[in-house]
Amino acid sequence: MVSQANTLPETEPQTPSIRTRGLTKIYRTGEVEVRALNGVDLTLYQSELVVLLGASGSGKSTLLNILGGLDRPTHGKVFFGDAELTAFNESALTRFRRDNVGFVFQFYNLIPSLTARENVALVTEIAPAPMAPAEALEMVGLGERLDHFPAQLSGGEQQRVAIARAIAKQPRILLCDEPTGALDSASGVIVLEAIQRVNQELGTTTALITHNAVIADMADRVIIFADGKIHETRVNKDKRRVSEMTW
Ligand SMILES: Nc1ncnc2c1ncn2[C@@H]1O[C@H](COP(=O)(O)OP(=O)(O)OP(=O)(O)O)[C@@H](O)[C@H]1O
Repeated sequence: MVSQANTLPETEPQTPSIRTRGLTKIYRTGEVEVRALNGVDLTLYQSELVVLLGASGSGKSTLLNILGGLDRPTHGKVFFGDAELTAFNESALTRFRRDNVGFVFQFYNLIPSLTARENVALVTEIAPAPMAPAEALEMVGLGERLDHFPAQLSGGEQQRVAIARAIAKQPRILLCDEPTGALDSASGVIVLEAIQRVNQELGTTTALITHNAVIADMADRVIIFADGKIHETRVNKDKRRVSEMTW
């Protein structure tokens, strides 16, 4: 029997991967209180690629950090499948992160004294079902650069090593916080192509924060944040290949 998921258009993925209910994060610094998230209800579906847009300070990074188990909300709940992440103790949350989440940040955080392959291997050595480091690097177009050190790679290539490192453990969720923020547009396109390829070939649920509205065209859904809330959600009927984009 053909599963329901296979009969649905790519733009309407249906099985929830991770979801939040009433997510609120309040930072208190002395007398000052900042409501970084203010009651966010969001579901990311399996295999979809979501782009998060919104003004600086609207809560995007705070949300991503909570989804990835790097931070905890002040109020509200996060569910990963049937498991309530917000009820996990520290060691369960660490295990969730280690086994299920890949992170890519604006800065690559590679270890300078290790080659591309060795940087990726640091993660695959502790993952339950990793792909080979060379395979992950091949997937981001760096099959010929396995033994290069970070200093011998361009910024875009270093970011692709960081993506290979994030996906080599075959995470269920890939969280990218401004992955092209430090790159020129040509390198940015190549990095985003790598993320799009991983999303399509591995079916990794992907959330990507950017300030560049052009990039939103690669998403299945675009979620726009304002003042710690979801201001607007848009389904992209005609999502574009990154290779067709320029900015
Ligand atoms: N550790 C912290 N302590 C205090 N306030 C914080 C902290 N982290 C974030 N904030 C505040 O929470 C709000 C949301 O920040 P967040 O980084 O999530 O926004 P953002 O949309 O990702 O912004 P940007 O696009 O500039 O990265 C901001 O007002 C920020 O100053």
